[in-house]
Amino acid sequence: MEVHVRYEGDDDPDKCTARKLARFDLAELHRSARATPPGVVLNPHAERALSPADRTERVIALDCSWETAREEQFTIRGKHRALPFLVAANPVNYGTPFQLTTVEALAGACCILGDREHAERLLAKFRWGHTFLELNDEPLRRYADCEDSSGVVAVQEEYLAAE
Ligand SMILES: C[S@@+](CC[C@H](N)C(=O)[O-])C[C@H]1O[C@@H](n2cnc3c(N)ncnc32)[C@H](O)[C@@H]1O
Repeated sequence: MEVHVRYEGDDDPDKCTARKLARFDLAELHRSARATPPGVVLNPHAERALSPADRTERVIALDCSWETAREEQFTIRGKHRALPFLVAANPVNYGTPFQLTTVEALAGACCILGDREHAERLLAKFRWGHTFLELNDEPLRRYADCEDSSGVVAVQEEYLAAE
């Protein structure tokens, strides 16, 4: 699966997970929405949850600061999907659901879309990367076993109810 990032460049470059992925040739960065090829776009504002039914050759994230990650920023072409309940493992937002770094979002998407090895390759570049898979092991496996978005939402409800 190809990994692409629409790179806004308004976040701390030293902590930017997308830049690090690009340094290791694990993602391709694009400076404008027009230059970004279409695919499955990871968008926390999207109405539909990502599910195995969205299997794709190309997954895309928007790397920007959370302050600017408003709905209207997501102008990338493609199928927009929100990730279901998953918790962040990065030191800034550890334990926070839904608010993932770019690498966590891409890795979560790879797992749900059936490519866990790809997720492991992405996360291996981060000290806390493996913790993301440990913290979310059960939900990620359950989401990956769902047929479609409504199945994923039903599983997610269980985790939300336990919050
Ligand atoms: C807002 S940026 C923040 C990036 C951060 N500066 C970094 O270095 O990783 C995170 C991106 O990951 C994706 N993402 C994060 N959480 C998500 C979610 N719950 N659903 C869908 N996409 C998500 C989106 O593409 C989002 O724009």
